[in-house]
This record gives sequence, C-alpha cells and structure tokens, in this order.
Amino acid sequence: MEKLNIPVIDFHQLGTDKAQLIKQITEAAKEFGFFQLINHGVPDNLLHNVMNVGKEFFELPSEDKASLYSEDARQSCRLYTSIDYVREQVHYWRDTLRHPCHPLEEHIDFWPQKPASCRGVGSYSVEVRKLSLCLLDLIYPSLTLGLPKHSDVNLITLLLQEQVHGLQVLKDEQWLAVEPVPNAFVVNIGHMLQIMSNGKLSSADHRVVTNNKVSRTAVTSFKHPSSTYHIEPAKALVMDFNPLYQAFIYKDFVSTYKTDTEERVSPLERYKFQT
Ligand SMILES: O=C(O)CCC(=O)C(=O)O
Ligand SMILES: [Fe+2]
Repeated sequence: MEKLNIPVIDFHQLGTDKAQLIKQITEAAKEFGFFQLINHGVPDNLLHNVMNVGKEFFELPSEDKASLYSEDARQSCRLYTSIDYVREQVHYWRDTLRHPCHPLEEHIDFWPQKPASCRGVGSYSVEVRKLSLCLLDLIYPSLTLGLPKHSDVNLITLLLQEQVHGLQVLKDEQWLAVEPVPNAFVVNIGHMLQIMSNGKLSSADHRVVTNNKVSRTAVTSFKHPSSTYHIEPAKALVMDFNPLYQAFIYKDFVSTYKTDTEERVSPLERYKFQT
C-alpha cells in the first residue's frame, strides 16, 4: 500500500514562530484533515503510562474485566466488543475500554480498579485536554471564548476598551462585533435597568471572543444597587403600569443570576409574572 505522509508539525514553534505554526496547521487541516504533532509538551512519562495502562488492562484475566462489560452505550466507563455486538451482522475484531475523564470527579469512581496504574490516566487527560483547547484556539480562535454569553446583572456598565475587537452583542439572534471607537465608553444596560424600566430598556446578551494575534484589555465598571436594595418595576418610569416583573432584593437576584447564567437560562425568567 502507498504510504501517506501526513504533515509532521513541530509544536515547539508556538514559542518561537506562532504565525508559522498556525499556517502549517491550517494548511494541513485543509489539505489532509490530519497531521502529526511532535514536541507537544505532554511529558513522555504520561504517554508511556497511558499506553501501558491500555496494555495491562486488556491482559488482565477475564474475570477481572467481566464486571465492566456492558452493551449499554449510556454507561460511562465500560468494556465492549466490536460496535453493537447484539444487533450488528458483522463483528469487528476490536475490544474497547471507554474511559471518560472529564470532569474528573464525575467519572473517577467508575474507573476500573485494576490495573492500579489507571489512576495515572487523570494527569494524561488533563494535559491532552489543554493541548486540544490550545489547538482549537490556533485553528479557529473565535471558537474559544474570553467570556461566554451573558447579560450584566447590575444597573449600568461602562466599558473602556482598546482598539482590539472581541466584544460581540446578540441582536435579533445574530452576534454583532462592537467596533472599538477611540476613548469612547461602551455603555451597556444591565438586568436591573431592564426590570426597573419594566422591559422598556433591554439588557442585551453579549460575549467576548479571543483572537490569536494580540491580547485585549478592557476596563469594566459596573454600577450595582446596594445588596439589600428592593428592586421592582418603577411606577414613575412606566406609563400604563402593568408590572412584568416581581419585586425582589438585589442580593437574592444576584445569587440566582449566577446559577441561571451558568446553566444558560435567562436570569430574568424566574422573576417574570406569568401571563
Ligand atoms: O471585555 C469586555 O469587553 C466585556 C466584559 C464583560 O462583558 C463583563 O465583564 O461583563
Ligand atoms: Fe458583560
């Protein structure tokens, strides 16, 4: 069979010629969709250890492996043969140990007891994950976010930014880049003003994307109400008063805001009156 010489890329260039490294990775990814990475920084001892764990596991006596055998694809850590042994017409000659590692605390209790060296797989997976994120950042920087989608919780935010793009605002379900204007403040309405104005003003979702050429610094000043402040739609600001949001104490909102934003649900939803 003819040999395919997929490009071999030296990751060491990250510290010496990053632009050249990005060029090589992008070209290889376009032309072959594959490349080999050397000098990637994952220590040799971790590479040898994980390889040995694999070999030692499959050399264990069957009775040690039997408890991990499962045809249930939902089981996190499992041993299985071929792809779908029960249903498939043709079996492939392959045994697989599926061994999820991230987040560690969710999976480590399901890892095999033997071989004991399995525990060392954790450090390998941390390093490989770091390397994958770094590669993604080089290949497609806007896939890595500096700050994920959110709206500010406070009243109003004044943001001073350099002439470096990164801030994006969600408008009509489209992400729009904010063009930096020298010495201008980017002023952003927070959730509290949306609520106090009974929805007349909007606290827009925004995010920050990274780029691989220059770093970006922004100075963000948040104007918060005091933590015990009672917030509600303001009668004086709203004509035809028909409040859309329930009243609350600011610090209570802040704690639900944190969990809701992490879970990517709108922090305003739980305070809306059901209509
Ligand atoms: O860095 C930026 O431009 C925005 C930061 C931001 O949105 C925030 O800190 O809430
Ligand atoms: Fe923000």
